[in-house]
Amino acid sequence: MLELLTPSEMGEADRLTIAAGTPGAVLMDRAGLAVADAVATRHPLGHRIVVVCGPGNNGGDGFVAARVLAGRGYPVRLMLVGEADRLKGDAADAAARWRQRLPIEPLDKAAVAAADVVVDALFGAGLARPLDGEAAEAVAAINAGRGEVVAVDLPSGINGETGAVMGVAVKADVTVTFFRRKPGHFLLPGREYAGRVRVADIGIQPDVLTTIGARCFLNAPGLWREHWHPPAVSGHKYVRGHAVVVSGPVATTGAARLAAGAALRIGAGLVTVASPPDALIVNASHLTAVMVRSVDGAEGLAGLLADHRLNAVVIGPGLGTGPETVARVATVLDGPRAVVLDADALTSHRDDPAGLFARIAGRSHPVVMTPHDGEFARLFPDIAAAGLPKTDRARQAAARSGAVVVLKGADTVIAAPDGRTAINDNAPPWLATAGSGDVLSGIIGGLVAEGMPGFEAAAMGVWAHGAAGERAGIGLIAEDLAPALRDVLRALAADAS
Ligand SMILES: NC(=O)C1=CN([C@@H]2O[C@H](COP(=O)(O)OP(=O)(O)OC[C@H]3O[C@@H](n4cnc5c(N)ncnc54)[C@H](O)[C@@H]3O)[C@@H](O)[C@H]2O)[C@@H](O)CC1
Ligand SMILES: [K+]
Repeated sequence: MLELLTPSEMGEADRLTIAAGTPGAVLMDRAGLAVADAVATRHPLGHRIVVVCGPGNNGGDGFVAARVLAGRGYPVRLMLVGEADRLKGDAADAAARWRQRLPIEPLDKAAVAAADVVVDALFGAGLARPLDGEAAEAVAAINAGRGEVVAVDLPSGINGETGAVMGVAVKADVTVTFFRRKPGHFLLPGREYAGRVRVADIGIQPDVLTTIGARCFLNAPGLWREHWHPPAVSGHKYVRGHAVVVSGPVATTGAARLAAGAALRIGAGLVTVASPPDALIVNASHLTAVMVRSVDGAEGLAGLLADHRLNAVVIGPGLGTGPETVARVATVLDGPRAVVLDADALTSHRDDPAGLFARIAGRSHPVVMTPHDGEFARLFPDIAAAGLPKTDRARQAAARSGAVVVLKGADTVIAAPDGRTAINDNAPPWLATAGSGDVLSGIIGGLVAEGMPGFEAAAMGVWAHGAAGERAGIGLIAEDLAPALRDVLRALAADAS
């Protein structure tokens, strides 16, 4: 159930299902029934319900929900934004059935304000342009009310593909969507408008997903857990890989140590910090289980990495920008190892992103890059400026660079060069703290050292980072994350066994 379908993919699911013999009216009846059930489980008989319908099939779902709820004895009023005689198809039929018993009313703001529940059935997948006029007024009335808001499919005004607010949008407490959730439920700001998202089965068969080629997912353990193996009794630290984190100069060594500690904690067998000679004493005096080696420049790094048991490298945090960093990245990418590129390793290629991508092309070991928006814009200025949904930005960058791209933020998107994309939703706000990104790159570095494929390692890393942040709680500093990973791993291991 982790697939996320864009409105056009959902339309395709709808068409395939209808072509296979289920009439659209049946799908609409099931959708409306699911909405009615969601209302009824939350509200006792007697609660006043207002259903606000729009001109399309989202409104059609609203007509069905209103009829079911009225049939169960709730006091229901239905208001239509638009003209009843312009309703079409299944929505027109649903409206006709409602009208046999109860009236279709125009928007009554006072009634919306006083309702115990407002069902928002204005717009869903068919939202085509920013809301204005009466539709925008209806949204404002719904948001001003004191009752609970249950949105049908999407909060009206939220773009189901991008999560963008199209003019104005309904703030829902609960959103009932159908068959599969949508990217707009998780991409910001959509996530903040959707409330709790419930998925209703309306009889669409999962095999349509293959035909559609669904490739966007919610980031959750089901997406990568089978690729993650907790330490086995017969295991040995050497089979869990050896990660190297490249340290910056004396004053900025902390970032590498944060990454190294996280790599070890997530389960890499061994972790070494490759330290400039003059920073050795600083690094050594702060590290215990993580090893330290004195490594001078790109050449020294090449010497260290000649030992191919060192199978993963994290490079970038605290490293400094410039030609020396470019040279070290080239060294790291030239050999049989997984690589995580972060921070200064990315920024140092702002003048020649194509040179970086050429080094990544054709590698058989994974490369993961973890840019925030600023770093992303330096490497992919045209993609950043094109006004694309976040999922498409990450996906295009992955295809161009050949790397798994982790486009960070409160709604981090992970994309693989083959087009698979995951949206993460478990990061608490306090995770945005100094050094948090260094920890993330270390976690991913540890997971690729353990042998996980790049996309799964990146997705699990982002999820585990968020889960650790949630467990550590408000007041978190980056140092708290690695300890909090223990609980996260324990829960995952228990779940996997
Ligand atoms: N795809 C599926 O499998 C199913 C879809 N169903 C429902 O159908 C919905 C999609 O229905 P539609 O495609 O009819 O789309 P909507 O009902 O979301 O909206 C389309 C209508 O709104 C108008 N419109 C779009 N943007 C507007 C704006 N900014 N201002 C004013 N009017 C605007 C359009 O001209 C059209 O009349 C889904 O969200 C869902 O609720 C369900 O009935 C069950 C099955
Ligand atoms: K809606």
